[in-house]
Amino acid sequence: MTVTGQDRPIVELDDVHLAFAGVKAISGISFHVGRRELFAIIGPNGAGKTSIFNVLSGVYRPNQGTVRFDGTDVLRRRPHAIAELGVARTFQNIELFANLTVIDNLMLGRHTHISYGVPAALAWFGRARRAELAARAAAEDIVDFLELEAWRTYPVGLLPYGVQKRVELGRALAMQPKLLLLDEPVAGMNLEETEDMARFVLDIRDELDIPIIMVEHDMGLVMDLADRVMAVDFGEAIATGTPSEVQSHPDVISAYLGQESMS
Ligand SMILES: Nc1ncnc2c1ncn2[C@@H]1O[C@H](COP(=O)(O)OP(=O)(O)OP(=O)(O)O)[C@@H](O)[C@H]1O
Repeated sequence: MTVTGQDRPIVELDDVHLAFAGVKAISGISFHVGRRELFAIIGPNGAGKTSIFNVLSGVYRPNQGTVRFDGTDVLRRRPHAIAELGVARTFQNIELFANLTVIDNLMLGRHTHISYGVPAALAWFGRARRAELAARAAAEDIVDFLELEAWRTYPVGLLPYGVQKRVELGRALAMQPKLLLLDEPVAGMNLEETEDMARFVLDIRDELDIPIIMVEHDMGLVMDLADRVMAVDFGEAIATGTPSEVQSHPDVISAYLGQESMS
């Protein structure tokens, strides 16, 4: 059977291996993510979760294996090329321009879609201006979607932590991605901020139709949001399935013994 178009997973990793000077970060991981899926990756500290994200976004090049995004082999592509294909990412630590406003940070996220350089902008002012206006309109749509109206003209560095995380999410959305990678989206958040973020993550999947891969330590959030979960330990996938299947898997329980609670 030939798998094409909408049937094909958005992401396919097959037998990926990655080592750093003898330290095996990823040892033969394979998984796929569907086009309407919210897929979570869990595991103890140092299990290899961020390394998987770094492989998907082209920051690390695996020693072995295949990585396909939207049907395209992306193994040899550089991070900016993978971003241009439609993979957007948020980070464990906020990576925004603290002195710029919410709107300006969102417009920078849109940068991959503005197709003019400085000389072109000077030569074709009208065209550049139209691109700029379109970017601003897209940024305002994201402000509405993520309920950032109250903060839109504030420098991001002055905003509460949970709002900054939301702006970072908005900047990833500004790329109009085909896939969103969320690295610990609620780390360090209080309960209210976590609940807000959970709602936005679900809305992105359901209303914007963007599939999501999320690395997250908060098991409550993973249980509530994820369609499927892959648990990793020492660079290997030890269980993949529904959140309840994975949470009750004996290998997952023993991997977490001595680590944080699974409940
Ligand atoms: N750039 C690197 N150089 C050397 N070793 C690395 C590098 N990146 C990751 N590793 C190692 O690979 C292993 C997996 O690390 P990784 O950061 O992927 O784990 P993680 O599951 O994301 O951990 P955490 O939950 O603490 O963020 C660890 O042993 C780590 O020390």
